Amino acid sequence: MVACPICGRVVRESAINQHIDSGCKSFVVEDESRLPPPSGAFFQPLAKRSNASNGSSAKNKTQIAPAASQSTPKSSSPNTSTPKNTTAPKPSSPVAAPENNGKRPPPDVIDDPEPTPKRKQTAKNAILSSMPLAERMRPRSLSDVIGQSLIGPSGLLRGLIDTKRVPSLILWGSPGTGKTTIARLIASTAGYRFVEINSSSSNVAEVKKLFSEARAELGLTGRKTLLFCDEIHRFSKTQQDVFLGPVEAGSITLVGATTENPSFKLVNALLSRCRVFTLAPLTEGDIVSILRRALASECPKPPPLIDDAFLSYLASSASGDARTALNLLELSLSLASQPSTTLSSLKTALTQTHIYDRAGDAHYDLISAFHKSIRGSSPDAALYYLARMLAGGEDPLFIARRLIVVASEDVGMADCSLLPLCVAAHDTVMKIGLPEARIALAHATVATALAKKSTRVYRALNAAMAVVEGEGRDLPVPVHLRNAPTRLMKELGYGQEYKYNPDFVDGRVKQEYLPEKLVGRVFLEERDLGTKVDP
Ligand SMILES: Nc1ncnc2c1ncn2[C@@H]1O[C@H](COP(=O)(O)OP(=O)(O)OP(=O)(O)O)[C@@H](O)[C@H]1O
Repeated sequence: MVACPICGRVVRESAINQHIDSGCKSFVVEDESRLPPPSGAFFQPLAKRSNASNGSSAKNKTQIAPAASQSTPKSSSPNTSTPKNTTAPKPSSPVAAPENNGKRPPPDVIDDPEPTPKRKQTAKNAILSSMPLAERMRPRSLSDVIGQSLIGPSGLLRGLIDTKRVPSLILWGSPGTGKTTIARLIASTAGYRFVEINSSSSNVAEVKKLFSEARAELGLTGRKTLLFCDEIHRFSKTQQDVFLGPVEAGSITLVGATTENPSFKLVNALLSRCRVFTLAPLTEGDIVSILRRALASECPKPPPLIDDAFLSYLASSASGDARTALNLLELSLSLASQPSTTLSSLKTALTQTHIYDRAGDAHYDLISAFHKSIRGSSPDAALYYLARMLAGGEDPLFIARRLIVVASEDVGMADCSLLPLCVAAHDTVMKIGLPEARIALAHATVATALAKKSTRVYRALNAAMAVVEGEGRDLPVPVHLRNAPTRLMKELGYGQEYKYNPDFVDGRVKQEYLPEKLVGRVFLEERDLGTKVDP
């Protein structure tokens, strides 16, 4: 099924051309929910991109959005209620479709004689109500964007948009601060064709196809294409290189969005061709304004629990991410409408469902803070981050694996019993699972945090690895240490001079073990020397 790019109604893909030829009168499908679910494909065929402009697609699709009002939903985060299925308006008098030889049409192929404005509006409303609140509230104009001065009346980027001289650029900012929204608004305000891709696939051939479509569009209609690359930092270096030519030639205007520092994640050649704009983190005040606006538009008479104090609570739980805040508000509205809901049960429910993005930065930030707290011997901080991860639905095995790493990397020789303890915690998670296994995780966390630390082993290994990657690569193993499984090898002297330690008093005997070129080299420091950095 696809949505017609002209009337917005749902049509079988095989019948879309006939539907358009019939002036949008035929082959309309009854049930909007039969549209294909959003896919993670890097690029969608042109026909599917048309769907996107009718609001039936999701974040990962390539899409053409001629105007902000027709923009498409981003995928909702896990804590969002799933979009409801909607039903397209039923035609008043179904008649047989011509291609059906006059027989009664199958239930999904219905001739719709009149796509009246009222019916179009109903279909549009149905599509809108199926979107997550965050999508419905996506700003329709630059002035609706909150907290981003660079597109404010005297903002640097605003001037470029108003004069339609938008350079290729990178928008750097935290999740849910408005990068995608701004990219779409740039396109609609400056009159660009909007095409969105993301980095979940590496299909360079398809990117190149988009470039030639953009060139053709520019040649035929004079309209520029704004190519929006979400999460551009996830593109490989080779993929990033593909953009250089078209950006330089001006055949596309690239707008890349990234949550990571572009200096580290983008190739210099691309950086030197794009301007980097940093989005401000949204303050709690900004988020409260966004929530207030959403509440006024969605629910002018909210349940009493959803008051100003509650909006501030949501804003403080959203970590500067407007999408998360709106998702939480949407969930709260539906929970608060049940008479049995109290403020405390509402907050508990939100905590349980407020799952952070396990593939995203929160996942890595929290585990990193957890590891560093243990390394810094702060059991309280380590327990706090452990609790955050558990409450957020983190995979407990992921936490257990990190504890095993900590036991060797940071505690090391200072307490060799902690490696088996952490392995046991991992085992416990495997055998018992949550919630009980969380205690084993806490046990290992506190034990590693309180333990003495030694990075002797870790440093020694790093030193050895450094040698192996340089001068020590492929050095011949001393002949006396070589294995001699065959007669020929024995004849060659392999292993002959080897002194078997148990044959000597206390196993002590003078013998070289390192390859000749490395004789005397020390990797394992005498003791833990600490770093040379001043605290
Ligand atoms: N500055 C803002 N002003 C108003 N609403 C905003 C703002 N930023 C985000 N939103 C709301 O949050 C939703 C998600 O925003 P958007 O997709 O633009 O964020 P993003 O920065 O691209 O996020 P991500 O990095 O996760 O892709 C929007 O649909 C909108 O409802």
